[in-house]
Formats: sequence, structure tokens, C-alpha cells
Amino acid sequence: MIWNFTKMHGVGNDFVVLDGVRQSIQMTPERARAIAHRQFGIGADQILLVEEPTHPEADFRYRIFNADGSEVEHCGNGSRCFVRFVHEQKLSGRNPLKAEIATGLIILKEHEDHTVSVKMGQTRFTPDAIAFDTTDLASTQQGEDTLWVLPLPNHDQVTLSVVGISNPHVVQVVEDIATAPVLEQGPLIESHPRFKNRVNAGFMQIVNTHEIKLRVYERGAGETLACGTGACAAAVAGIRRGLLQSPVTVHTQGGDLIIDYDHQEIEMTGPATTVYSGSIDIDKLVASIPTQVLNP
Ligand SMILES: N[C@H](CCC[C@H](N)C(=O)O)C(=O)O
Repeated sequence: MIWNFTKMHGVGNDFVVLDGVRQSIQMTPERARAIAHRQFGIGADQILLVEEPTHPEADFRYRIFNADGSEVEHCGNGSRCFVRFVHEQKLSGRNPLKAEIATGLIILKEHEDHTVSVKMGQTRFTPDAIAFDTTDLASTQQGEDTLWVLPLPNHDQVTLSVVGISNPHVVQVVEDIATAPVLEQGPLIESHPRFKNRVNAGFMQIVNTHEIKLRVYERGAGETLACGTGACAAAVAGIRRGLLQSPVTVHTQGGDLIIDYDHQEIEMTGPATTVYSGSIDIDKLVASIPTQVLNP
């Protein structure tokens, strides 16, 4: 079966975007892994699928699959690419657009310069919001934020803010982003048994009250050049800790995002870039990849 796709990125967080409105796209975890594979496939951090909505107020449904095949609740950088894709492919001229994600609606507006602002939907800060088992864990208060002290299997101990932006995030403050133990601690946090649905692990350096540097070890994708929901989580965690004030410029390895937070709702603004379009025979692609690679 031939699938037309468009390769896009949001500050270096890269995606394969599929039109599931005018094409019949039956996505599976195995197919998502095949498409996302950097050597055997097209290569992407996530796969974004645009579908007809099921929510009466939504213009489209927006589904997200990580490179490991897991379907997840939200993708901030992807949402900006989603709205640019919908407009470029003339699926709709509506602006702003309402997109249905796993936990509700998000509102997206594309600007003249093709940057996009996204009202990110619900944000929660309690451990149950991210399926985090904090039984017997030490905690401490900083500003209005509760920080959880999590021992790691490598005997490090990390102090984490909890932020649920539909998808689950924990954020820690580091002195120097360049030497932050992202690749050492990231996997241990992402798959820690206390996170029942795994978690995205953010590492932020405070530059000043309106700027941070951020790296994120993403659930289901590893370290990416940028993470939109991770940028929102870090900015809001810093504001709640009393370390930051809105708006916050988040410097990621792939570029900058602007996060506005009024203690009610988060609005993220940043670019969305179309790289190329192509087509792929999905059945041939899956068949071409050794089983031990596709299903490790
Ligand atoms: N890895 C994330 C999904 C992608 C989020 C990220 N790419 C963004 O821009 O928000 C998760 O499993 O929750």
C-alpha cells in the first residue's frame, strides 16, 4: 500500500506527517517503528497522523506515535507542524484550528511568518497526573512546586518537578546544560518502574528569569534536538518554583521556543518547517526490515 508523507520538523524535532483524511492509513506500532527507523526507514522522532475528528468541536484528530511505536497523548513541536501541514495540503483554511488529542482539544494559530502558537490544553502537577508512584519518596517544597527526590539505579539521586501536559514530564534543574547527565540519567528516569507509563525527562539550566537552556530525554524516542511539551513543562516548573517569570524563552539544541503561562493555560510559540514530501510502500518497507531490528 502506497502512503504519501511529508517530512517536517519543529526546531529540529523531526516528524513524518501522514494525511489520514484523504488516504486510508492503518497505523500499527510496527509500521511506526519501520517509518521512524533512521537507517532502514524514512527516519523521525515521531510519526504524526491527521484524521477526521471524533470530537464535535474539533476540526481534525491529531495522533502521535513515538519512534518506538508507542502512541502518546501530545507532541508540542508536532502540533505546530500539524497545523502547517493542514494549511499547506489545503485540508482546511481555518485559522486558528482546533485539534483533538488524546485528552481534549488544543487550539493552534499559524502566523504570517509561518510560526505557530498553540494553546496546550490541560496542565496538571500531581504525581497521579503522570502515573508516578511516589510511595515513601522524600519530597520538598520550592515556591508553589512540590519536588520529588528519586534515587536512580546508578545511585544518583534526582530532584524532580512533575508536569502533566497530557503527556508525562519530570524536570530537574542542572548547573550546566552542556555537561548535564542526559544520556546517563535520561534512560534510567524514562523507564523507571515508578513511572507506570514511562516519562519524558527534562534537564534545564536557568539562564535568567526569562530564559532557560533545555535538553530532554524523550519517552519512546531518546534525546531529541527539541521537545515542545518538554519546553512547556520546564518553563512552567521553573515559574512554579519561583525561578522564572513568563514569558520564557527556551533554548533547545534545535532552536528557540517561547512559552507564555498565566497560571491557567500554557501557550507555546515556535516555527514549523516542511523539508520534503514523498511516498512509500509501507508493506514493502516493513518486510524489508530484519525482525530483530523491527521488534527488538
Ligand atoms: N516523547 C513524547 C511525545 C513527543 C513529545 C515531543 N516531541 C514534543 O514536541 O512535545 C512522549 O512520549 O510523551
